[in-house]
Amino acid sequence: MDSFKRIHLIVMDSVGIGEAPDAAQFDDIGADTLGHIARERGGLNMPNMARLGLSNIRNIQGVPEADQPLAYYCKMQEASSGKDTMTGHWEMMGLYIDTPFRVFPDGFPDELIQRIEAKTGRKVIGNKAASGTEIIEELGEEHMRTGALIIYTSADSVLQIAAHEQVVSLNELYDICTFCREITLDDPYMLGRIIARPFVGEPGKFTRTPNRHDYALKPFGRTTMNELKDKGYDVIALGKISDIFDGEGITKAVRTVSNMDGMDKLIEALDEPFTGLSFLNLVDFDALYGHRRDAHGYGQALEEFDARLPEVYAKMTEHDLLIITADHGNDPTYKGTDHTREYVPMLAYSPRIVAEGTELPLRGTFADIGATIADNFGVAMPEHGTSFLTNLQ
Ligand SMILES: O=P(O)(O)O[C@H]1O[C@H](CO)[C@@H](O)[C@H]1O
Ligand SMILES: [Mn+2]
Ligand SMILES: [Mn+2]
Repeated sequence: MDSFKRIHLIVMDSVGIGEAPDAAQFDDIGADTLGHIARERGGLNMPNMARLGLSNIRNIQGVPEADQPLAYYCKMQEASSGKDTMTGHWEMMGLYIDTPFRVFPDGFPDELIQRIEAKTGRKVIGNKAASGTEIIEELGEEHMRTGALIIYTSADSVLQIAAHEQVVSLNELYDICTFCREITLDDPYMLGRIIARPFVGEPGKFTRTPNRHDYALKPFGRTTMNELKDKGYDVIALGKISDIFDGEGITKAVRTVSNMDGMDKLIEALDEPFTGLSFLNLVDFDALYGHRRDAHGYGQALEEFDARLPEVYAKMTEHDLLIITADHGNDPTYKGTDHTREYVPMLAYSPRIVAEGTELPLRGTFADIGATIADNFGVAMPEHGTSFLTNLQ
């Protein structure tokens, strides 16, 4: 079989498809992002994902099983010990996180907070695990009055700094985050990400702005993206992908402001005559609906995504392969406001697949995607993962 000229990888951020076998270790028994959203909405209207074979993976209420699925489909289990975005995406590109990034669910140590206060001349308030929208409601007024920085975390390895754009300028906030990044690269902190969380508005009516910026750790080793780039292939990062890999193994980065903008940017990329990988992350599912525990909004976002797929197909030829998957779960009906340890769906579609797609064996690691991409382009295989390229025939 000729190899594909272009592979388009879409990560529906947080769209899990039921508890993983090790969900108990993450206190996530019973989590089921897609299943519970469909139940809450009395069924999901996703005709295009249905045609690919979404409900052939596992029945999702309202999504009919396809008699002749267009895609090859299966579930994938995460091998790494973590359920955050970086862990999921790095694993997809062949890297495992064996020692999880450090988390500080009870707040950061005084030593770190004091260094931030000394450097910035601002007090720190918050310093606990919280939902980002709730903590600005709680502390935004005090922040506006005193200029203190709102620092918070979550079950993820993140240090997030919320500040009103008229109290702390974006430049100052970004400088503060850069400083925090520099002092937390190694033990004892080794934080996955520092995140700038600017907001605007008045007490009771605060809203976060798209000027969020993430400062990630560099991947701990080489990924399939590095191999592609070094062999002269294009690696087009759309949305948060460039942040997640800290720019490593990327030839072009395009930022997006929403899921729909992400789909627009993918469709624009499909008009470019590139050879290699386009890699899109759709973060609204996670940030606007999963963490907000908004099952209705999440369902609507899934349906809006589904409705855009025909525009993607229209630009694909037999030389294109589309892979749709996710990086972890974030069940909006589950306790708390954090990610959930789940299987993720994997659907692989190409106009080249003339007969129907079939079920692939359950993948024991997300790295099978990176291995398949490496195999297709004939670059060095990642440390982990097994290619399923020959199954796509
Ligand atoms: O509640 P908000 O601020 O959206 O934060 C969420 O977003 C972070 C990064 O994706 C997660 O760790 C979670 O804390
Ligand atoms: Mn994610
Ligand atoms: Mn998240």
